[in-house]
This record gives sequence, C-alpha cells and structure tokens, in this order.
Amino acid sequence: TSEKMSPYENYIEAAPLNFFLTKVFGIPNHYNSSLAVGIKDILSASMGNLISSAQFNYMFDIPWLVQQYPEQFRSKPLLIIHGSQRADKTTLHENAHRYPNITLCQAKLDIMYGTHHSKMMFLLYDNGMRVVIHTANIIHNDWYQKTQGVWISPLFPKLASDQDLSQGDSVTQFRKDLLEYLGAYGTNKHLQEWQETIRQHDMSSAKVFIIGSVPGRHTGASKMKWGHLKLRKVLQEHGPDGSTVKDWPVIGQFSSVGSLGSGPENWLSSEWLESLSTVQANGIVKLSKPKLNLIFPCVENVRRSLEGYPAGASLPYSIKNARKQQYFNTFLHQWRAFSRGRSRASPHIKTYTRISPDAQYLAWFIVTSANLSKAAWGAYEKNNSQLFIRSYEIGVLFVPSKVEENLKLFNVQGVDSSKDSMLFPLPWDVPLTSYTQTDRPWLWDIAYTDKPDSQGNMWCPS
Ligand SMILES: O=C(O)CCC(=O)Nc1ccc(C(=O)O)c(C(=O)O)c1
Repeated sequence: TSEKMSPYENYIEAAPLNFFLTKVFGIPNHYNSSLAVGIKDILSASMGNLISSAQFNYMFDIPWLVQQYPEQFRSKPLLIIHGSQRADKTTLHENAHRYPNITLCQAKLDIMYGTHHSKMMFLLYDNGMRVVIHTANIIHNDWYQKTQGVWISPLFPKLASDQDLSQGDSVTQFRKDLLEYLGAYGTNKHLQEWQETIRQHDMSSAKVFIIGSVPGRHTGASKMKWGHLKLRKVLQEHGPDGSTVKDWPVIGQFSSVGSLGSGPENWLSSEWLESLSTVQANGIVKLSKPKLNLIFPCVENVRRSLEGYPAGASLPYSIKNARKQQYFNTFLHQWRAFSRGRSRASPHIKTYTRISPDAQYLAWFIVTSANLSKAAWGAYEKNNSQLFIRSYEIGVLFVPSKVEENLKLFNVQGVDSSKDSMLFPLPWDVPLTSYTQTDRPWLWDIAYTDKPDSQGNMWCPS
C-alpha cells in the first residue's frame, strides 16, 4: 500500500533543498510556518516510527532532550556523542544515568583547544532512516530565539537484504563521506553499529556534499579529506566555472571567531579564501582573488535582539583575539534577516557562499557547525604539506548541478525568469549592511553599560 504521506512528509519533500531554519518564539507566525522547524517537529512521529537515534553535539541538556522526543519514543535507544572531558563529562554521566536507554560516547580530543562541535542526528525508523545536520546545541536556548540552520535528509530506505551494499550512494558520495567521517572517531562499538546501519540504507537521494573536519594533522591522501581543503577539492571537481564567477564575492557568516593571525595574508585571505574561491579546474585562467564579505553581529545587533545582551553568551568572540586582528573588522557586515523575520533572532547558524555582485545568484552554499577559525577549517603546516585541524565539525554543501542535473546557479531574490536556476532560501538579507562608523563587533568578555538591551539590562561579564 502506498503509505499516505503525513502532512509533515509533504512538507519536507516540498522543500526541494531540505534546508530549514529553526522556529523562533516571538516573531510573527508567518516566518515559522514555511521552511522552519522546531526540534519537536524533527523528532515527531510524523517523520517516522522511531526505533533508535544518535545525537552528536557539543552541549547537552539531557532531561530537556528526552522531553523533545514524543512520549512513545522516550525509552528508545539513544546514543549521545560528545567531547566533554573531566568535570563536564562527569556531569553528563550524572544527568544520563537515570535513563537506561541512553549511552554516552566520548569523541577523542587529543589536540589542545579542540572541541566536538559537530551537530548531527541519526534517526532510525521502521521504514528507513534520516540524517539531520544542523547548528544548534541540545539546550532550550539554542532552539528558542536564535537563527539556526537545519538540513533534514530525505527518508533513506533500507536496502533489501539481497541488494549488495555497494548500491545506495549518491552523486555526491554522501554515504561514503559520512562513513569516512564516522570512521575518524575510532573504535566505539555503538558508533560502529550505526556505521553498519548506515551501510544498510540507500542514500542515493542525498543531493548535498558532506564537508567535515576531524582533529589531526592530515597529510598525503588524507590532506584533502577535511576542512577547507575538502571544500577546495569538491569545488575543483564540481564547482562553478571560472568565467561564470569571475569577481563574484565570497560571503562568510558565523557566530564565533578564532585567532586568525596578525594579518589577512596569514590565513583568512590566503589559504582559507583560496579554498572558498576555488573554481572548476578546467581553465588555466588565473583568477584574481575575490572580495571577501563577513557577517558577524555588531554590539547593537546583540543589544536589540530578542534575547538582548545574553544572546552574546553564544557569540564567544574574545577581546584577547579581537585586539590582535583589527583588520578583521574591515570585512564585517551586520546581522540582518528581515526577509526571514529574524533580524532580532541572534545568529548561531554558520553559512558560507559565493554570490553574484548583484546578489541575485549563488554558485554554491554551505550550512555547517564550523565557525571562522583555524581550529574548525584547518591551517596549513610544514610548507602546505599537512592540514592541522583541532575540532570535529560537519556541514553540507549545496552545488546547483548536484541538486538538479542542468542547474547552474541558485537564485536568491524574487522570481528568476530563466528556467535554469532554483530559488535558494537565504537565511540573511542581501545586499549586506555595513557596520556604521560607531559599530563594533560583539565581544563577549567586555562590559556594555551605556545602553540597556531589549530586556532593559546591561552586560557586565565577570
Ligand atoms: O573556537 C574558537 O575559536 C573560539 C571559541 C568558540 O568559538 N567556542 C565555541 C564553542 C562551542 C560552540 C557551540 O555552540 O557549539 C560555539 C559556536 O557554535 O558558536 C563556539
């Protein structure tokens, strides 16, 4: 019998790119009814009859997480993959202890300052499975009044037992790359069971590339597998051609900034921008490096936000890093998302794209856990022979030709007359809005006491 698609299923299939923002409380409902999901929607029974799930993340409120599952799923096996160590790990175990169905798996973090930043869900149903890759921590605040990104896979059907398991991958090698990412966690019985489950599902309908980061000093064949060099490799093979995107700017939008070096030529405008401006390696045409535009909230964006200054607790840009890299400010633009009703929903989403000068077209688009830091994207070492990454990250890359065979570009605003482009739901407004002369980037560890925030409070970090 052809299973009647529940309204939600229609909803997912109706979004050809499967790219959603999280619902925001306190904005007109119109902006939460299309292309917006809450965690309860993702875990709802209308998505499938859950058998077991896995949650990869950085921060967990376990009792809150259990409450987000429908009551009938709250005792299903749940694997939590985290990077907590020492006291944080003890706290996590104390909070998980009373749930016999919850197993904890600690991702190895042998490199200093590395974090398990990846945010991903595996949802196994009785009729298939879904993969969800997103940007929100598993805590109430991350799903309440922030702008967060969520990619929800189509329902991946189980392969028939007689089908050979080499079937079932997509034009973007989604399953192969996902298994390779999981392999980097090393030997954990529960994760290995999930790898086997993934091998048993047909993921040929996945239209996105995986862009992952795993801690390590990656050399040789592994050098292009992770971080910004994975992006470079994918764009070399499947990216736009140089003539189309000549002089198209690159845009980076993120919720935190690492230590980028004393000048743009240390990392930002050299290896990192070079990867993001990679084009199909057909022509030998040496392209000039494109303009880089960055989006990071200014103090006023945070002060006026729905949460007020406390939104800045999730924007951990430190004065220590900021004062070493004043040049960074010259790239900055404000957080504005009027088109999605989210100008006051502080961004925790991270997105990267290449956009036409008239802001009409996108050549590609990434939503990821990766902030603007070497820890996340990796930095060359030893004369560019290895890529040093500190953290686990995961994101998805949308490339027009992989979404639809002859599609060359995504279009951004209004209706595009030419048939060969598809509307992409940008999370933020174009054209970008510069900082004013008095605007400063939000720094989370200094006080703001001259103007109260939307809640009438000042910000006095200890
Ligand atoms: O790492 C750096 O270079 C600076 C410090 C930093 O960024 N820390 C951090 C930790 C957790 C999360 C998270 O929410 O998972 C985020 C985020 O996503 O903004 C950021």
